[in-house]
Amino acid sequence: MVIESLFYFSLAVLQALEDGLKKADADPSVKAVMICGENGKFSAGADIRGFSAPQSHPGIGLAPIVSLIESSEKPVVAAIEGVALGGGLEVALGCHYRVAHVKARMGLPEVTIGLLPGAEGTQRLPRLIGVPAALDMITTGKHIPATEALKLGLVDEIAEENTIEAAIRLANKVIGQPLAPRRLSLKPVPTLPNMEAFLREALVKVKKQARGCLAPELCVQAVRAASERPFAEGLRRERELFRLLLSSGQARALQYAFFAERAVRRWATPAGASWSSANAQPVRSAAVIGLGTMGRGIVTSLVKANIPVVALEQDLENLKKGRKAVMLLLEREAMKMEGGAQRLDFHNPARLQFTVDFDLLRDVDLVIEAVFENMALKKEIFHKLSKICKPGALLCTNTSALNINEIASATSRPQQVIGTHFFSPAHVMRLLEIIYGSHTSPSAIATAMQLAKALNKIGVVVGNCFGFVGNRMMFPYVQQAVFLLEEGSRPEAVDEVLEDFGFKIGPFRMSDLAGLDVGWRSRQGQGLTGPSLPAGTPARQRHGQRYSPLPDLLCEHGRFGQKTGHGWYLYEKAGGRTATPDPWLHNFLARYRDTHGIKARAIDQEEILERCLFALINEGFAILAEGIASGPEHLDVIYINGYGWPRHRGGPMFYASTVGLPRVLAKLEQYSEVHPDVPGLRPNAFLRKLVAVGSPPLQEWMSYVSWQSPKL
Ligand SMILES: CCCCCCCC/C=C\C=C\CC(=O)SCCNC(=O)CCNC(=O)[C@H](O)C(C)(C)COP(=O)(O)OP(=O)(O)OC[C@H]1O[C@@H](n2cnc3c(N)ncnc32)[C@H](O)[C@@H]1OP(=O)(O)O
Repeated sequence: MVIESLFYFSLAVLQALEDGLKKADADPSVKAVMICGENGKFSAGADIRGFSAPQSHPGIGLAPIVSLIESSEKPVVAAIEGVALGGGLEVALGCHYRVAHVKARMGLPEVTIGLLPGAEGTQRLPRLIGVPAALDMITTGKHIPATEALKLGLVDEIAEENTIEAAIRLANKVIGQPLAPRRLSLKPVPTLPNMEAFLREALVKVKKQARGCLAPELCVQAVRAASERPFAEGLRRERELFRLLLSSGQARALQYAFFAERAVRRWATPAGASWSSANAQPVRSAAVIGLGTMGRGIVTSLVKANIPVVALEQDLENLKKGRKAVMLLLEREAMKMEGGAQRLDFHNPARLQFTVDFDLLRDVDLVIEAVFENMALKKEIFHKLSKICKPGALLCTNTSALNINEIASATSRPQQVIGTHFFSPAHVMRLLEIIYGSHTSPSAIATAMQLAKALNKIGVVVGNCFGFVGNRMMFPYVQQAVFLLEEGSRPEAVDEVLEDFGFKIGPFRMSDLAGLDVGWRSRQGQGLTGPSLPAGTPARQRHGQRYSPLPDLLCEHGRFGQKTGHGWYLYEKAGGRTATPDPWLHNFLARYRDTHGIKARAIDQEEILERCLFALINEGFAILAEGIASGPEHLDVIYINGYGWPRHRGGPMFYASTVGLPRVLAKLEQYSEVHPDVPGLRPNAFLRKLVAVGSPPLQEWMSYVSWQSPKL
C-alpha cells in the first residue's frame, strides 16, 4: 500500500497518514506499506507558521503517528525524494526502512527555528546513527545529502533513478522478516567510552557558538536524555524541553527571521516597481574593478557561482598582489568543495582573467566597481565604464555609504547604475544590500537580485541615502558607544554588554577589526575633522550637535585598530587578533575627560544597552518613514546577516516590538532629555505615531507610513 504525504504537514495530512496506516494494518491483503511525498518531495516538516498557535498545530499530533508507524506489524518503508526535514525526517525515522533518492537531502533543522525535534527525533536518531553524528545534525540543523546519510546509516539504500520503485522492491524483499530489530525505539543508543566527557564538551561548544541562544543547548540536553534514560523517559524529557523552547520567545524570533528572509525576496519600490514589472537580465560574464579586500572576495564569490570574471587593477604591481590573494582564497574555497579546484576551474583564463586593460570590459554583462570609498575616483571609473561597456551592461558600485545618484551622474546611462554593498569577507557574508538610485531601472534591480541569488546571498533592496540602511543605523549606535566612553565607561564594558546581548562582536572590537582609519577618512571627507575643519570649531560640537573627537584622536596617535596593533584595545602585534584592555587608553580617556571638564560617572549595563540599541532602532523608524526600506523585515534581515545581530532576537525592529514600542519611546524621551544635543536619541515621529495608534503588530507598521514625501 502507498501513502502519500504533502510538502509540509497539515492536520489533514496527519489524519490521512493515520487512516492509511490503520487501514493497511487491518487489511490482510496488504503485506507492506510505503510512504512517499507528492511531486518528488518527501516533506519539509511541520508548517512553521503554526508554532505561534501551538494548540492547533499539526506538529502536536505528529509523535503518536510516528509511534503508530513504528509499531505497525507490516514493514513500512520511507521513499525519500527531494527533502525530508524536521517532522518529515521524524516520520521516516518511525519507518522500518528508508530509501532515498541520490539527490535527496535530510535534516532536523528545528534548532534553526528555536526548537528541537519534538516528534521523538532526539530519541530515535542517536539510536540509529550514534550520539556524535546525531548531535551534529540536531544542534546544527544542517541538511545532509543522501550519500552522507547512507554512510551514517541514516538510510538503507540510495536510488539513482526511481525511488518509489526501489522502495517497493525493498518492501517486497523484507516481507515476513522480523520487525523488532528495525524499531528504533527498541534499540539501545550505541555507547561511547567517554560519553560523559563528550556530552559535556558538546554543551560547552554550542554555548560558545550560539551565545545566549537556547535551542542548541536544549538539543544537547535532549540527546543526553537519550543516552542516559530508557526510551519512554527520554521522550518525556524531549517533550518538556520542547515546551520550554516553544514558550521562550526565541523560537518566535527565529521563525520570524525565517519568513523575513523569504519576504525580502519580494522586493518593491515606492514607485511601484517589483518582480511583476521587471525582468532580470542574464549575467553570463562579469568584471570586478579593484582587487583590495572587497574586490578579492567579490571575484571569489563570482567564480564560485560559476560566472566567468575579468578582474581589473590599476597597475601591474597591484594586479600581481590581488591575483595572488584571489588565488589563495579560491584554493581555500576549492578545498571545502566536492570536486575542488576542478569544479571551480579558476586556472582557466576563460573563467578568470586578470588584467590592467579596461578594454577587456567591453563585452561583460555586469561590472562591479570595488575601489576604495572616494567619490571622485568612483565617478572617473563610471565615466570610463559608460564609454567602454556594451549598451546593456549593468554597472554596480560596491559602496557602503556614497550617493548612487552622484556616481550615476558620471555616466550616460544612470538607469543601469546600481549600488551593490557587499560585506566583508565578501565570499562568506550572506548579505548583499542592493541600492537603487533615482534613475535605476526596475530591470537593473531585478538583475542585481538575481545576481544575489546566484551568489547564494540574501539580496535586500533599499533606497539611496547616506549609509543606506545598515550603516545609517550603525552610526547612532557607534556614536552612543563613544559618548558612553566620554561619560565614564570603557570599551571593554560597552563591548561586554552588547556581546552578552548576543552580538558576535561589540562596537569597539568591531571598529578595531574594520580599521579606525576607514571612518576617519570618511569624517575628513565630510569636513568633520582634519585640515578642512574651520578654525575655532568647538572640539565636541559639529553643526550645533554633540560630537566626540575621540576616534579622530586615536587615529592621530596612529591607533588604527588590529592592523597597527592598537586601537580601542591593545593587540599582541600589528595584525594581531587578541584584544586586551589597554591601560594607555584608560589613561588617555581620563586625561580627555579632565581636558573637557567631564566628570566620569558609573554607567550601568541597562543604560549601555538601551542607549546603543534604541538609538539604532530609532534610526530604523526614520528609514521606514522615509520609504528607504519597504518594511521592518528588510532592516532585520540586514542586521542579522550583515552586522552580527543575534538571530534569536529576530533583528532590531522585531526586538523593538518585543520590548514594546511605548517602552522604547519612553526610554528615548528620557535619554533625549538628558542629552538634548544628540539628535539620534530624539524619538522619531514615526515611532511616536505607532505608539499613538496603539503600537500595532510589526506586520502592520507600514500601513501607517504616509508616502507623500518619500525621499527617493
Ligand atoms: C506543546 C508541546 C507538545 C510537544 C509535542 C511537540 C511535537 C512537535 C512535533 C513536530 C514538530 C515538527 C517540527 C518541524 O517539522 S519544524 C519544520 C522543519 N522544517 C524546516 O525548518 C524546513 C524549512 N524549509 C526550508 O528549509 C526550505 O524552505 C526548503 C524546504 C529546503 C525549500 O527551500 P527552497 O526551495 O529554497 O524554497 P523556500 O525556502 O523559498 O520555500 C518555499 C516556500 O515554502 C515555505 N516553507 C518552506 N518550508 C516551510 C515550512 N516548514 N513551514 C511553512 N512554510 C514553509 C517558505 O516560506 C516559502 O514560502 P514563500 O514562497 O511564501 O516565501
